[in-house]
Parts: sequence; C-alpha cells; structure tokens
Amino acid sequence: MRKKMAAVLGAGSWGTVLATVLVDNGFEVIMWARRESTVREINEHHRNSRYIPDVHLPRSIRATTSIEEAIRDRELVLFVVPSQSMRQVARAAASHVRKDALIVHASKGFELDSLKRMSEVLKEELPNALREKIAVLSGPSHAEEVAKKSPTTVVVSSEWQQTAEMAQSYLINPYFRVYTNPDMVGVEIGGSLKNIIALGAGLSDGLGFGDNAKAALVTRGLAEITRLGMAMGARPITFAGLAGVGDLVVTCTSRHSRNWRAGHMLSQGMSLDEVLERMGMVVEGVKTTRAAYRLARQYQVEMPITNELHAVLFDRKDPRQAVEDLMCRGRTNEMEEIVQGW
Ligand SMILES: NC(=O)C1=CN([C@@H]2O[C@H](COP(=O)(O)OP(=O)(O)OC[C@H]3O[C@@H](n4cnc5c(N)ncnc54)[C@H](O)[C@@H]3O)[C@@H](O)[C@H]2O)C=CC1
Ligand SMILES: O=C(CO)COP(=O)(O)O
Repeated sequence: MRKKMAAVLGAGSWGTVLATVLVDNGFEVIMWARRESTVREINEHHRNSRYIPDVHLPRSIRATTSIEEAIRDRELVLFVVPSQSMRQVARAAASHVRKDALIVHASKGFELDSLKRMSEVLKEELPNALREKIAVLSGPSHAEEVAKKSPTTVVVSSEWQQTAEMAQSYLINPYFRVYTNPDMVGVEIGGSLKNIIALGAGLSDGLGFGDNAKAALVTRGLAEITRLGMAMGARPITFAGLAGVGDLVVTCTSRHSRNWRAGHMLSQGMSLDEVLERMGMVVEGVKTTRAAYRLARQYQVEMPITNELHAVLFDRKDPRQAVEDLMCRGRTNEMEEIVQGW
C-alpha cells in the first residue's frame, strides 16, 4: 500500500520533531527549510543540530529548499514557521498545494501588522478550496520532550469538525495524545498569549521571586488571556484546557521554554536585542506582547500583566517597578474581573 505523504514547512525545533512524529505514524515525510546547510545536514547526517541538537532523525526524512517539491502531491501539509513568516510561506506554497490537502499549522502568535491569527492568514493566502481544510495544533508540547517520546497531550482545532478529526487521526499515537476542540479562536489565542506570561515568569524567577509570584502570574495571566479571548470570540472553557492552562503551566515552568529563558536573561540586565541574538531561535512572546497590547486597546480589555511587560520590553521599564505597579493596582474582585463580559 502507498504510504501517506506529508510535508513539514519550517525546519526549526518544532517542525523537525513533528516530522518524526509523522514518520512514527506511517507517513513519508519531506521537510522544507530555507537554508541549504540545514537541508544538507538533514539529508546527509540525519540531524538538525542548530535547532534540536541531540536528536537523530529517521533516515527516511528528506529535506529540500524547494517548497514546490516539498508539497506537491502531499495529502498533509504542516506549517511550522515563526508567525511573522507565515504569510510569506503560505503565499509561496499556495500555487503548489494539492486542492484537497489537509493543512495544519502549529505556530503560536499573531501577525503583527494585521493582528490576525495564523488560520486567518492561511485562509487569506491559500486557495479557497482549502478553507474548510485548515486546522491548528497547540497545547503543552516542548519539542525536546516529544523527541524523547515523553507522554505529551495536545489539541487540534478547526472550524470544521471533520477536519479536526482527520488531523487528530494523522497525528495521534501512544506518546502523542491529540484531543479535538471546536473552538479554533480560543485554541489559537491561548497558545499565543501564554508566551507573554512565560516571559514574565522567566523575569520573575530571575529576579528571585518565588513560587507564589509564579502562581500569581499563571493565574492572573489566565484571567487576562480569558478576557481578551472572550472579547475576540473564544469560548472561556477552552482556556481551562490544553491550549490555555496546560500550555501556560508548561511554558512558565519548563527549562525548555525559549520565552521563559528570554525573560530570565532580561532579568539579568541584558537588553532585548542581546537576548534575542543569544537565543538564536524564535521567541514568539516578544512580538505577541506588542500584538496583545494593541488588541487589548482595540477590544477595550484590561491586560495589566501584558501592559507591564510591554513597558519592560519596549520602554526599558525596571522590572521590579513593573511588579510593584502590578501589586499596587486598585483593589478588585477576582471573579468579577475574570468574568467581565462572560
Ligand atoms: N519549539 C517548540 O517546542 C514549539 C514551538 N511551537 C511554535 O512553532 C513555531 C516554530 O517554532 P520553532 O520550530 O520552535 O522555531 P525555531 O526557532 O526552532 O526555528 C524556526 C525555523 O523557522 C525558520 N524560519 C525563520 N524565518 C523564516 C521564513 N521567513 N521563512 C521560512 N522559514 C523561516 C528558521 O530558519 C528555522 O528553521 C513557533 O510559532 C513556536 O511558537 C509550538 C509548540 C512547541
Ligand atoms: O509552545 C511551546 C510549548 O508548548 C514552546 O514554548 P517556547 O517557545 O517558549 O519554547
């Protein structure tokens, strides 16, 4: 029987590890990478040492710099590029993609110029015939742990239940448990906004604040994520799930999180440019902080943690002052604040 064929666009840590999941699930996988050196390393040495150093890739994974070669005739196409590159990559893919392909993106962020979610960007750029075939994959899933086949749970969502179920059936396996959720807006928003809070958690840990502070950030972060999410049309219950609290917990506590690590470096006095240079990988929370700051104004929603982090990142506000300002906000009622507009 012919193997199912998948393309993974984006050869960073997440795209590379998702390619290994698909191989485990019986797919023939081809990856698309921008850099010739990455393609060569994957094809000749079965490694992607810059992004996921300790992982040996299955020999069957091939890579190419030609997007056309990568996606031609593929029944599944995964988009796993940084959010700010999604439109450019989708545009390049549009004329080559099979008209009945299943499209899954696994990126966590908004397009900064338009403030659009990734599925909205894909819908605009890909052929109309694919509108019902777009899904998002999100949830608590650091590439490094999935690569070791550590038990991981994630969520797929689409406006079309059949599409979500098809994505679930392609991706699920005994170490990668995939749930569906019909709330695509909530799943995309939860996965994106948690990165802001993770930056804050890294800062908080780096400043020597303790577990109480982190619990506060996670819980009150969830409150403001829920507020903005609801204003944008998400269902609040989604934020109690994998794409909400699940991803917040993992990103705010894991040493694998680039967002947490970036926040931690900032707390040591490095400038934002230095931090990003040192990371050498995408830190989505930085642009997402800008996007959420604008969205909060557009939807007239209060987001105190996002506001303070915005000031720390872009106006060089002293993080200790930011924490003091958060702690000394006007008195309020926890539940009333969360359910504002519920
Ligand atoms: N790494 C992880 O554990 C997880 C990452 N994600 C999300 O997946 C997305 C990708 O992240 P990672 O793979 O971790 O990033 P990464 O920083 O490891 O790699 C990014 C990849 O995108 C490529 N790239 C950058 N600009 C590009 C462009 N204009 N066109 C084409 N390719 C471009 C880079 O060359 C690199 O191969 C992000 O939105 C991230 O939030 C989601 C869940 C887990
Ligand atoms: O989204 C992630 C885990 O679910 C990855 O988070 P970082 O980008 O902070 O590493």
